[in-house]
Order: sequence, then structure tokens, then C-alpha cells
Amino acid sequence: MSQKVVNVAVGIILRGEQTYICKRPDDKHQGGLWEFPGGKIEADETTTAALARELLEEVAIEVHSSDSFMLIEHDYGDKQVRLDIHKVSDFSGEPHGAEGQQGRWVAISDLHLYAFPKANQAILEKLCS
Ligand SMILES: Nc1nc2c([nH]c(=O)n2[C@@H]2O[C@H](COP(=O)(O)OP(=O)(O)OP(=O)(O)O)[C@@H](O)[C@H]2O)c(=O)[nH]1
Ligand SMILES: [Mg+2]
Repeated sequence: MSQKVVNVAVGIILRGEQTYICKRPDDKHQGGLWEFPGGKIEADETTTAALARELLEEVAIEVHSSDSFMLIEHDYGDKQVRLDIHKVSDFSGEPHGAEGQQGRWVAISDLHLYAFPKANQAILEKLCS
């Protein structure tokens, strides 16, 4: 059965050797797992506009610029996603779980201690290499 691919803008928020991750609410797709903040790209929205909007909504930071990092396509069976992942080190504000979700700064070298959705495996591999 062919499914529509969901396009997602994802931000790896960086400060020195740390990155800011959030815990996905239990009732959402891949709930209870940790993630890099981001969300669905709306129709007629550019990836960078979606990235800025999602990071403002979810972690309340203002993105000034971002760098394309990698594109991941993954089929979860119940959902097919295309993650357009960007590094974000140029931002203002202090990230926090603006939608009531848990969030924390973690060392990139400690990311393997957190459970992420399967599609994120390749991100961790590239980030930690
Ligand atoms: N934000 C984010 N989404 C991810 C990651 N990895 C991953 O597989 N996804 C998947 O990407 C899809 C879309 O992300 P999302 O649920 O954050 O979308 P959203 O913020 O627009 O939320 P919404 O459901 O309230 O509209 C989900 O199916 C999610 O499981 C990740 O690291 N960050
Ligand atoms: Mg989201």
C-alpha cells in the first residue's frame, strides 16, 4: 500500500559540544522517545521557514540561520517520513520545552544513552563520527 510521505524539518540545536533534545509525548507517533525538535513542513512552506516556526513553537528559540546536515527517508510501516535535518547554532533565546514536554542539553557523546526513533540512528552515527 502506498502512503503519503510526511516531510519534516528537524533541528539539531548546538551549543559547543551539547545539543538540546526533547521527549516526545506518549500519545504521539514514536511517543516516549527522545527527538530533535521539529515538525511537519506545511504546504507552501520552505524547510527553513518550517524549521524556524517549529523551533519557536516547541522550544521557544529564534533561529537566525541553519546548515543543512542530512536527509533521511524512513518507513515506519504506519508512517513514511522524510526528515530534512539542519544544524542550528545561530539562535537566540534559551531552549525549553515550550509545549510542556521534557527537554535537556546533552553532550553529543552521551546521545547514545537516549532512546530515539529508528530513523534517527543515521543522525547519531553521522553526528558522533
Ligand atoms: N521532530 C522530530 N520528528 C521525528 C524525529 N525522528 C522521527 O522519526 N520523527 C518523526 O517525524 C514525524 C513528524 O514529527 P512531529 O510529530 O514532530 O510533527 P509536528 O511537530 O508537526 O507534530 P503534530 O503531530 O502535532 O503536527 C513523526 O512521525 C516523528 O515520529 C526527530 O528527531 N524529531
Ligand atoms: Mg514536533
